Amino acid sequence: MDFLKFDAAKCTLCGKCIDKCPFGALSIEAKGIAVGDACRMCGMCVRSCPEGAIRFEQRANTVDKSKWSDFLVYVEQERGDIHPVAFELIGEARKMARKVGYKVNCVLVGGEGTAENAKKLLPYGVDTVYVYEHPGFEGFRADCCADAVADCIAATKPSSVLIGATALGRSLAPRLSTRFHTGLTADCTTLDIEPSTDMVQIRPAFGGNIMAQIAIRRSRPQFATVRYRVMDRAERVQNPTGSVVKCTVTDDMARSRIRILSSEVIEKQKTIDEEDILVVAGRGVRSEKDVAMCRRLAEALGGQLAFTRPMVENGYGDQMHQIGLSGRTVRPRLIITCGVSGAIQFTSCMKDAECIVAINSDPEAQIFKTAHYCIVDDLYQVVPRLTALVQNRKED
Ligand SMILES: Cc1cc2nc3c(=O)[nH]c(=O)nc-3n(C[C@H](O)[C@H](O)[C@H](O)COP(=O)(O)OP(=O)(O)OC[C@H]3O[C@@H](n4cnc5c(N)ncnc54)[C@H](O)[C@@H]3O)c2cc1C
Repeated sequence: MDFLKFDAAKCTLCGKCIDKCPFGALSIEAKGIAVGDACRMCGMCVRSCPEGAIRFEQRANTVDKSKWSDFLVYVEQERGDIHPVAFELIGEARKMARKVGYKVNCVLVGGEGTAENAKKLLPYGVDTVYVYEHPGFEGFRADCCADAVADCIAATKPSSVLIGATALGRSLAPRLSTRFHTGLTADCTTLDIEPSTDMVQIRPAFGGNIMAQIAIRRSRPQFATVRYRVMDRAERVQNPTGSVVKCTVTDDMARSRIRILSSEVIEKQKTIDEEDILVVAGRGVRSEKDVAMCRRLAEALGGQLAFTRPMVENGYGDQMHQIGLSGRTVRPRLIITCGVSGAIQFTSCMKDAECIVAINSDPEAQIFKTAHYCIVDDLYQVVPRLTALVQNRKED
């Protein structure tokens, strides 16, 4: 770990940092304090040193970029299966890899069955899948999972690491980027790559007022997290040639400070970004009673009701159900917007839906530029009729 700096002139070799280190990563060597691989950058030593002789090096190191190549996708497992965001990350990595002649590799960390899951990735054009399988990796323990992925990164030196912006990915990615002293761009909505192999990472910033383009120019690897259902899923390839490599798991890697006492699966309702069918109530929907009318259509279709921002601000819905730059990005099979004008902050986060039906009484409404089917009419006429039609079809 060359990010921890010891000032030999100040250090009295009192050993307080060694006592405080929860990972047993520090030792006294001939040249002073030495830091071993077990260091997890927790900062306890920095805080415990009475002489102020230890500090983190704040400046990112400039690396020789030519020594870092290819993409590494972290493949999350959920309840024994591969999380679907992994296939989207692979798809995006393959698009970029083609532009700069890189390979796309994956890493999986988990308990029994992980190597079997790894094989499921090969038909999607992955080159090498690195597997860290050990009973100690059962369940998600951020500390030892980070150790295993860090081991893979140190061994393979990828130029970019892509991680799903799931609850688990959001815990893992910053741990890794801190270890490698490099940049992480969270929640990217678009990724691209320059010939220099710097990734162009685009994400909304300042409450959605700007789309920030972020590049990590000097350090490697470049870490990015990407939300589920934002990117296209990878296509299968005709003749897969990739392979699965089982990696050695050391005791240090599989040792966690987190003990899982019990676990239970909480059945959660689908979030709107996981939903296949959405009906959206915009400001053209005027009251609570009218919102219920739109909800009936959503329920008849077997989907969920979502809202534009003003509707959430007016208390008709919660933020979890808001579509847009300051809400969620959705990509359902069908979306029906009711009384939505089509502002860019809304459409940019739903425009990739497979089928967009817009109901608006204003023929000039912006939403019609995004919609596949445009209904220029009063939503109070259309929505109840549509609901009745769907219900009747179901009964037939
Ligand atoms: C930084 C920033 C972030 C933002 N983030 C978001 C975001 O995440 N999500 C979001 O939605 N917005 C967001 N906005 C706001 C956005 O710019 C729009 O103001 C908002 O999307 C408009 O919502 P709306 O379409 O429901 O309302 P309006 O723009 O008021 O549109 C109402 C529409 O209903 C139609 N209508 C009225 N009556 C009827 C009827 N009887 N039948 C049919 N049609 C009817 C009207 O013709 C009109 O087009 C953001 C803005 C900023 C500045």
